[in-house]
Amino acid sequence: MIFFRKISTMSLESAKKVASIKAVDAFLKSNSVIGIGSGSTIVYAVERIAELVKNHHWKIQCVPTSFQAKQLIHKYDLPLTDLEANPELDLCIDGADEVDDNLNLIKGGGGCLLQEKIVASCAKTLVIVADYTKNSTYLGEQYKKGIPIEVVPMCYLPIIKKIQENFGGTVTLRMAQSKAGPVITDNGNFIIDWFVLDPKFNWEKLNTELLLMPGVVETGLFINMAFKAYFGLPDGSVKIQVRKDQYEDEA
Ligand SMILES: O=C(CO)[C@H](O)[C@H](O)COP(=O)(O)O
Repeated sequence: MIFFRKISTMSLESAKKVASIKAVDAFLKSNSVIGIGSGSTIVYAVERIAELVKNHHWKIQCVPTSFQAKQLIHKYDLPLTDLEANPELDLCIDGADEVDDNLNLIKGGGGCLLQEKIVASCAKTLVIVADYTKNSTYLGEQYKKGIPIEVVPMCYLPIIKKIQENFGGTVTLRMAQSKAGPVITDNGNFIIDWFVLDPKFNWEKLNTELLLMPGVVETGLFINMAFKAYFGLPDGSVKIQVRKDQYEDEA
């Protein structure tokens, strides 16, 4: 039993790695400013970025999307920059919790959605790297942990009530694992997770309505933002998916 569990964990990690390598090789160019996403898959992407930069003496600058991303940039000795020095990015590479068949995303499983969305919105191209468990037809098909929403701490409860009353489902305050109390984001806010994943939702409209609620800082719904997604598959190959309204030569 333990043996089988180990095999499946290994293949998930190698799926993350092959997807990351393929995406970085396809999109990384010298003299570019890159947004670095957060999560476990992005670690492999940063490893590959560092390899290419070192081998080819490329010049790049990296904008982090979280404390974790900043640490990764430091660890791999990549040049760190920010949106003040570089308000426009060439590329942002990030992971996702779920990707639908038109490259709409759920993000924020790791709690970094606000800076991730800001940095992605400043990039010409957002590329997603993920393993095969993230590749869905519709949002909520496989990801069952709800839609992450970052909120201002003082109003988390009214927001939870309003979302439940207006849209249905249940919303929970995300609690920390190794600390008493809630998860505090890199921006000093709380995360609530909304458990209604109805495939019939108009996610774009819903996202706009959520963002209009006072106290909602950002949602983990990334609608029409990603250009391409790379999914590592269990057999070691990589599935590449492009947003339907995009053309290959726009990258
Ligand atoms: O949105 C995120 C963090 O806020 C991550 O990109 C997402 O959770 C995917 O993480 P992983 O690569 O570990 O599966």
